[in-house]
Amino acid sequence: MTVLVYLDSVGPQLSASQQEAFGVAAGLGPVAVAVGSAVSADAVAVLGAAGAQRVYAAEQDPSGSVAVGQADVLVGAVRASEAVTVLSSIEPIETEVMARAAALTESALITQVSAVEPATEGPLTAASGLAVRKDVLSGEWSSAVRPTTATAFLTLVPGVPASAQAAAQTAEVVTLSTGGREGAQIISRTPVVYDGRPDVSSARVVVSGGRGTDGDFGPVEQLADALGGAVGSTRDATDEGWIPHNTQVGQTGATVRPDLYIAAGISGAVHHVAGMRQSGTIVAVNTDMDAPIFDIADFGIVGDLNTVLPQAAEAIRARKQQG
Ligand SMILES: Cc1cc2nc3c(=O)[nH]c(=O)nc-3n(C[C@H](O)[C@H](O)[C@H](O)COP(=O)(O)OP(=O)(O)OC[C@H]3O[C@@H](n4cnc5c(N)ncnc54)[C@H](O)[C@@H]3O)c2cc1C
Repeated sequence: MTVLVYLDSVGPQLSASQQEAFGVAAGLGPVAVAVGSAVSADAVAVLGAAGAQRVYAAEQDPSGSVAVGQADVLVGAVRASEAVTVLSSIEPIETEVMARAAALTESALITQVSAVEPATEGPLTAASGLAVRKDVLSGEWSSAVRPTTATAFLTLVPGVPASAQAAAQTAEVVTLSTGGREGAQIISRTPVVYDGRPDVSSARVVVSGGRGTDGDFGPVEQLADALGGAVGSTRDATDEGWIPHNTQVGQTGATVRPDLYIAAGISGAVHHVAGMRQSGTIVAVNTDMDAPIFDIADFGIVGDLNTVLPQAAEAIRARKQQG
């Protein structure tokens, strides 16, 4: 049965979270894509190369509306494709569209999904027959969930394992109406200036600083740049105004699963750990050898971050120069 991947828009190449959704979908069945905006020929080629057999797209960009027109496109795509499984990332706009489309089709919406597999046992009422794992409380719990409606909408956390690679296709395009409805209007847009580094939610390397930086994130940024990673932080650091809120990791910030997470000057409070404990390798730098962060670290360095981080950044730059 066709598996539908919902994307809000398509760039010159798929983002990491979009690729992950394709990887999960390919393990479940033939892949189709619903896009909440109009698509160019280049975008269709990108989607076909990733394995989409069919692309359902808005006939025009639903400018001026938030989620309503996009959800109408997604509902149209679900009906046309007869997909029983719809996947997206946990990006806010995609989650809004998935939630609205799930409500419109009276379907299950399962957010923060960390694994999806065909179910092999137990009573199943979902046409999809899926076994789903869902992160709860920023990953402190993992729940087994079985959708019980004919169609299930699942939003995937970053780093969800891909089960297959779909073969490249020449994707067929089907355009769908946005319905002409508007639930909320965008009245102005202000560009947000980012620091040029990867987004903390999807970066493969995150270097985070806490209160131990004493407000100077320079060493954290230097090491992040040497590694090509994102800068993260604790809530104490963002509350102090030392670093923007969009870098905060934890229960009330981003949930991250990078390959490498470096925690510098961070004590390891439960609210912070909830957002990063599922990282691949965790390195902690702290002056206090009894800091709780060392309990979950794979590697620990008892030392001053102002000494350790610049040394590490220098060593990495030197190694890179050697090739
Ligand atoms: C409802 C709720 C939600 C919350 N959500 C979040 C959240 O999403 N994310 C989050 O992070 N927090 C969150 N918090 C706050 C959380 O409980 C902690 O207060 C916070 O994570 C601590 O931040 P910290 O590790 O930077 O500071 P601290 O706990 O003060 O730790 C600082 C550490 O730096 C070390 N240090 C000091 N100087 C140096 C140095 N020069 N070099 C190396 N190490 C040094 C110290 O030994 C210490 O271990 C939440 C709290 C509540 C109540």
